[in-house]
Amino acid sequence: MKMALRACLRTKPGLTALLSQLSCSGHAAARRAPALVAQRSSSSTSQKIKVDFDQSSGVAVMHMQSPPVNSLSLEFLTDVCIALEKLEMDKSCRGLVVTSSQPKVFSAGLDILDMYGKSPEHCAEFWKAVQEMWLKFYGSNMITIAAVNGSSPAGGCLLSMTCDYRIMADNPRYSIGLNETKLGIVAPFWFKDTMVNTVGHRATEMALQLGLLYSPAEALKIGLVDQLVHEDQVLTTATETMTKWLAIPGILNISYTCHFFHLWCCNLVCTICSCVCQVIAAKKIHLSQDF
Ligand SMILES: CCCCCCC/C=C/C(=O)SCCNC(=O)CCNC(=O)[C@H](O)C(C)(C)COP(=O)(O)OP(=O)(O)OC[C@H]1O[C@@H](n2cnc3c(N)ncnc32)[C@H](O)[C@@H]1OP(=O)(O)O
Repeated sequence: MKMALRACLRTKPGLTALLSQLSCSGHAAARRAPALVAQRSSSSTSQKIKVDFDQSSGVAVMHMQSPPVNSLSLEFLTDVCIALEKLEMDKSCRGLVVTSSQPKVFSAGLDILDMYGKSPEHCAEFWKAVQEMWLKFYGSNMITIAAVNGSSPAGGCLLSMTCDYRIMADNPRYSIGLNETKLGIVAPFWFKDTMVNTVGHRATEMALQLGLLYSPAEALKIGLVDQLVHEDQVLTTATETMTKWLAIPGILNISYTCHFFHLWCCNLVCTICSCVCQVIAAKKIHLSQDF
């Protein structure tokens, strides 16, 4: 699916325009950008993101370092998007590993404090930044691997699902999943679609209806993560796995992209139809209540 979006962003200007309406590159560009120096190995740091780029392998590691739990605030999301934009522009960077510098937590998901009691303008900007992060990761030309070295609820799980491959620490105290329902929030349709593309319809239905958080073993069983390793080995396994992915010529990825792009279009049409049906149904209920 990620590859489908990647192809669509490359080849379909119309759709790119449509998607970019969801995005907000403007606000990201306006902020300070962590510098990536063109040398054999470089490291760049913003307040909340550290990027180590090894030019000889073409692999960058993005360390999320926003204490205490890497919650996705507007500021943090903006830093992530800027770092990603810079890596994307550097054609020598072919692979990206995302991981956490915080103990026990990959990301706690959207920053609840950034959603509560804020102005409508702030909420709009925040929400655009969430969408931009999703678009940038899902549409990335790089191979992306999530090194999930801690718990990853809600938006944290979404972030990991936008990557091509997920490796999680095999620690039963950690959990991952879209638990929005348990918080009284309906997961947006594109959260749902991302999960459907990862684990299929039935598993997603169960996960969302019940707001399930999975242990690493359960997550592996339903395909929410691809591999479990000992906590100490999450990052090294991720970089080793990256080598295998980068050995595949890019052109083959593009060919799979075409199949997945078709699926993605079908999904989008279904979603639009379902929205129209919901509006019609809501209007009917409203009218019937008038009588
Ligand atoms: C504008 C429209 C919005 C629509 C939204 C639709 C989709 C929503 C998606 C979301 O992502 S909503 C966020 C859902 N996130 C969660 O449910 C996670 C809640 N957190 C946890 O489960 C745990 O904190 C943890 C991540 C498993 C870590 O546990 P740990 O025991 O290590 O730490 P804690 O003591 O619980 O927390 C430390 C510290 O961090 C604060 N915090 C935790 N999560 C968040 C968060 N999501 N946003 C902001 N702050 C968070 C927590 O309150 C503690 O703060 P202090 O008490 O130390 O000040």
